[in-house]
Order: sequence, then C-alpha cells, then structure tokens
Amino acid sequence: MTRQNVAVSDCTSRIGMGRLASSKSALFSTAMPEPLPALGGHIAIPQRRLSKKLETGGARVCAWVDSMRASSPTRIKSPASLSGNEEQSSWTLRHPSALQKLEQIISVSRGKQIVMFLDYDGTLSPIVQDPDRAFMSREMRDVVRDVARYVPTAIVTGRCRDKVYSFVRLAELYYAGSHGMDIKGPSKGQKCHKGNQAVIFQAAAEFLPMIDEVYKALRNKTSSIPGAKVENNKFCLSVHFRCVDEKRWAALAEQVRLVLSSYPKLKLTQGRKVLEIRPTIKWDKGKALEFLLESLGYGNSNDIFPIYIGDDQTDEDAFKVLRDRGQGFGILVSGAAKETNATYSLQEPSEVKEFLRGLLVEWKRLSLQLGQDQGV
Ligand SMILES: O=P(O)(O)OC[C@H]1O[C@H](O[C@H]2O[C@H](CO)[C@@H](O)[C@H](O)[C@H]2O)[C@H](O)[C@@H](O)[C@@H]1O
Repeated sequence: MTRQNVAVSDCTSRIGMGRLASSKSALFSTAMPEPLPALGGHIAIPQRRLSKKLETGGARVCAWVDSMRASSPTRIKSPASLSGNEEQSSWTLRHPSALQKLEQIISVSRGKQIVMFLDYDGTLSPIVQDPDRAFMSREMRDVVRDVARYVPTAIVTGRCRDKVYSFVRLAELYYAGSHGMDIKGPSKGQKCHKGNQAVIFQAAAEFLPMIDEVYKALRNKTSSIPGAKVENNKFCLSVHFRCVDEKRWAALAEQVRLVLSSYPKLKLTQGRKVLEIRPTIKWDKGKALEFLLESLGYGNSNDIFPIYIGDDQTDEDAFKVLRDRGQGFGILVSGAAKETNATYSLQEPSEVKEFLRGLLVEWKRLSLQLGQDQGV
C-alpha cells in the first residue's frame, strides 16, 4: 500500500468515526489534524502549502472532507444555550425575509436606479442532482424577462456563460459566467442600458489551456468514483460530489488534491456539494458586480440601488461588496441559518420569484402613474 493510500483509508475510517461522533459528540473534533477554515468562498486552500506538505496530504484530505460535509455557506451552529428553532428565529431576525420587508425595500429604493444581480443555481433554479438538468421554470423566466424591462439585470454564476445562457435564454440580460471571470453584455437593446454594445471582459483568459488540461486530468482521475462528475465551466471547474457516496468523499478529495498539487496557480473553493477549482487571481462575483456597475455608468453614482440575490458561498463576495459600498443589499436564498453578509433572506427559488413579482407590481404601478401624470 502506498503512503497516499494509507492516508485515504485513515481518513475514510475517520469519516465513520465522524458519523458516530456527531451523534455522541466529542472525539472526532479533537482528532482534527490541523485546523482548516471551511473551504468556502475565497477561503482558498493555499496550494503552495499543499505542495510543500504532500506528505501530510492525508490530514489535509480529512480536513477537506470535514468541510465537504459542512453546508455552503457554512451553517451556523447553535450555541448550547439555544435550541435549533431559537437559533433559526434569531437568524431570521438578523436576516429578515425580503418578502416580508418588500414595502420597506420599495420605499428605500424609491428614486434610485435599481440594478438586479441574480445568481443561477439554487436562486433561479432549484438544486437538482444532475447539473445538466438544472432548468429554470417558464414562470421564473417570464418574471426575469419582465424585471429586465424595468432595470438592468445580470446573471452572475459559477457556470460557463454559454451554458447558463442555454438555460436562461434571455438576450436582454448581462451574463457573468465562470464566477464573474467571463462577462458579456446584452445582445438585445434595453432602454436602461447605455448603448447596446456587448461588454466583453475575460479576467483569466491566459488560464484557458491550463483549465482544459486540469479538466482532462480530473475526469481521468475521478472516473472510477461512482457519481463523481467534473464540469468544465471554461475558466473554472466544478467537481460534483452530490451523487457520490459519503464513504468515497475522501478518495475523491485525494484525487483532486493530487491533480492540483501540480498546479500552484489554481485554487480550490467550495460550493453546494461541489469542489470548485479556479485561477488564483483576485477576481470573484463581487469584482464582477463592481465591473458591471462601472460598465453601466454607475460606478460613482450615489443614486443606484443594486440588489444581489444568491444562495452560495461564492455569492458572499458580492454581498460583501454591497455591504462595504453601503448601497443596495444582498439577499441570501437559504432555508437554514448560515453565516452571511446578506441583509435579507428568502427560503428558496419560488420565493425569489415572488419577491421579483412583488417589485414588478410596484414598478408597473409607478410607470402607469407616470404615464397618467404625463397625460399619456
Ligand atoms: O453560481 P451558481 O449559478 O450558483 O453556480 C454554482 C454551481 O452551480 C451548479 O452546481 C450546483 O447546482 C447543481 C444543479 O442544481 C447541483 O447538482 C450541484 O450540487 C450544485 O453545486 C453548477 O453545476 C456548478 O458548475 C456551479 O459552479
């Protein structure tokens, strides 16, 4: 047995312990090899450290597996003094439902230019097992189309831009694919936009050959793990483990670690049951949001009100940008209490649809009123 094999099987047995420990508490966490933050968002696993410490790869893989088990964004653990329900209610007080606060949201955004940013998976479409079948409903498409008639609207996603376009099929939107590393403007004119040119920005163009190479290597190395799926998102990759038996997560993580150890210019982050591999450049959904605001001519405007709706750790970068700018707000789509920079929450995509519909009712009323005031 090789050293790597030993590491993986050690970890696998620890996973068993983990399950036991989670019901009986203790032991498991004290056996942690080296504290590692959850793999979320830009909490990248430093590849330099990784390659220097290949000999401790097993320990690292165990830490990854721990993180894979945590949800994304990280769930808030209730302190012993609070029950799960109490924690949930206190979280909802801190991040109230955007549906319940609709009137307040409409009132604070009045007179400002709203710009709408929408994540795709888990926000516009429900999470499903097969990433190739994450379709959005016709009702959701209709609502998003209507929203884009009133305000500039962008889809910001970890997916490959072409792929998300094949799901959304609305030419009037902006699309920021590959976690914002691939941005294109609408191909159909919209009255809110300045001109009709397709803004093209690719933050990581030089990484294309490397990403392609790693895609092939990962496909090859993970092909024997049932349920594992590697998705090529052009400037980044997704290694899905939603359909992989938990007992095999360590083996999968180990293969990913082995491949990445030869690519110090790539980093690993985590989404919902997915390991995401991307260039170590300082670009994320937050930067994409800023880039789009700038492109729309609102970079220095005080009269804008950006709204970003997303469900995943990678959306936190955008929530944080809005919080730091003090403009607009983020809405986290989550039914559970999670650590977030978003201001409001919505439980699931159907609530996203209701929220957007609620805004539309108000915008339609306003434009009717404007028409009447102008005697149209
Ligand atoms: O930024 P997003 O639009 O939220 O994209 C993030 C990842 O979404 C997709 O994976 C997620 O949705 C799948 C379909 O529901 C689900 O099977 C998977 O477990 C989720 O992680 C997409 O396939 C990934 O490439 C994106 O990175």
